Amino acid sequence: MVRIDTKSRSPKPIGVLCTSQIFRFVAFVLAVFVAVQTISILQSTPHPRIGEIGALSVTSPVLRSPHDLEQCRFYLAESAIPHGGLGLFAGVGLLKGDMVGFPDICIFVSDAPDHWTHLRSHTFGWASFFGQYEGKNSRAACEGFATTFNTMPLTHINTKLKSPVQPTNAGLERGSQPGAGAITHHYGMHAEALDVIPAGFEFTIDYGDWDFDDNQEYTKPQRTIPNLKETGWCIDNIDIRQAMDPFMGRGAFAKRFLASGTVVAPAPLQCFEDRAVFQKTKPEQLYVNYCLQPKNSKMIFFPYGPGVGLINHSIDKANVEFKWSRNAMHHSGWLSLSYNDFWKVATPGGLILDVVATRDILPGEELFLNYGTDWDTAWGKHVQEWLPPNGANDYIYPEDMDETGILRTLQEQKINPYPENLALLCNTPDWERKESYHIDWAEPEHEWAEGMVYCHIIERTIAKNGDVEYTVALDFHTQKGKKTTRSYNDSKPFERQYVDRKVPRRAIRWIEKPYYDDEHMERAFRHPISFPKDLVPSAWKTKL
Ligand SMILES: C[S@@+](CC[C@H](N)C(=O)[O-])C[C@H]1O[C@@H](n2cnc3c(N)ncnc32)[C@H](O)[C@@H]1O
Repeated sequence: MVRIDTKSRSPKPIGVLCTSQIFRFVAFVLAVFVAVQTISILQSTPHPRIGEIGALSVTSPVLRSPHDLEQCRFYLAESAIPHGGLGLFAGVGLLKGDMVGFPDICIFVSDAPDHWTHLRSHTFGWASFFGQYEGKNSRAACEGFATTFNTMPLTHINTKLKSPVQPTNAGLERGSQPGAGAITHHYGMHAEALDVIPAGFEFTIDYGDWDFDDNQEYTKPQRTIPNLKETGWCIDNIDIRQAMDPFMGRGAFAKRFLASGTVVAPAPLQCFEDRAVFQKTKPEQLYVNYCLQPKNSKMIFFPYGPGVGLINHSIDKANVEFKWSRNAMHHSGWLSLSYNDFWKVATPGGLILDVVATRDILPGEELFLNYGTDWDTAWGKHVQEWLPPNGANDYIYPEDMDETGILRTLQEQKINPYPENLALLCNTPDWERKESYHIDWAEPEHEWAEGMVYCHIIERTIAKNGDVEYTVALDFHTQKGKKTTRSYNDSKPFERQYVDRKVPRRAIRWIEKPYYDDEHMERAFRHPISFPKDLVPSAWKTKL
């Protein structure tokens, strides 16, 4: 990912405004009470906490002491790697296997042309996070931690990205919910510590393709906690859960007491000159629902701060708002540039909005932004006119399939077919096989998302130990003598040259065929969030 070359400037403190002292004292006592209660529950529970949204289960970061609820566990600040732009830092020490940050969303932009450089630089390609299954040439735009990790030589890598286990519709079913297709199903991308990471150390992941100078000595990037507190943002204020209103999907909740004026989260922006690039598909790309658009402007901005894209809309209950950041990493000077000059310098993350509490917020309260009256009107109209799509009753979400159940062979499916929208993926241990041959399955060394191939059940057998095993044909095919995979295509027969035998059920999973997911439904709701009027420079007004 391209990083922004930022010059060091004198840091400015992040604004925290005080309101009623008494109320804050009461809220503080309440927060400590909740913290102590939570810790005592955690200490009496032998297993880690499980956060559940829809069908997905992801282990939440481990909390070890009451201080963990008071202390900020993660910071965003200027990277300690020269020219690294923004970087992510540990606010407390982490152990090997601990979760870094919290599970977050990815939004898949299918059929993304290569020349969308602003999108490509901060998104993940092909085999990442199961994105390849949403369409052709999909890019995963993930907010939060995934997008902001920097890289170092392998000896200094301390963190690894982990794919979501399964997509989830967060309760928005296409047959009953107007919001189906308006939110991403890809939630749960997260990261894990590969080693002990002391407080103050910068998190780094392996980009895989980064050139390092062999002759240069690299030191592990780090900052002091006082420096992070002074110059960075705490990015540990939000919890993601099912929204209180079942119409909304997921939502963002306050993890700790947030006094009025607190910067709840930063929102670095990716800038796009023209929304039209996302309007080439029908419906328009889901990505725009997570973007901000100024009125009377074609420009559109994706805020990729951790958890920011999960803050839902409410006019009455809004308790946070966007403000331009006062942090030195925000290039405030760009806001006075002419339109053309702005586009000469604009790089992802160079402009940063802060999500700021507009009143005191108690731990556990849901956060709401006012997306603007245009959004509110459009949503109201959508709900009023909404009808379920044809065939909604025959449709089955992959997450509703039994992932342990017996699978039917191709022969059996002729009589008893599976729902049309579903396909199977197999985790093959030998993705790299050079030519067609059959192998017995073995435990793969790679991550799930990296070894999955569309597959078809040829035979079902019972092993000596009584387990059900499958013989599967993998959807590799040979083109001009070279093995390749392809997007799912029912009309082309697959080749039976690449076969895995003795495949256990756990290596096979259900997935949606490309373009069948809710986000591709023609009448799915699309509307960007309004960029707050008072924050928009006049130069951004463009002819529509
Ligand atoms: C920026 S996302 C917010 C996070 C989203 N709830 C999710 O689960 O990913 C914006 C989308 O959330 C849903 N949403 C947000 N506020 C809503 C509201 N007040 N009523 C219904 N849906 C809402 C709409 O689908 C909207 O397009």
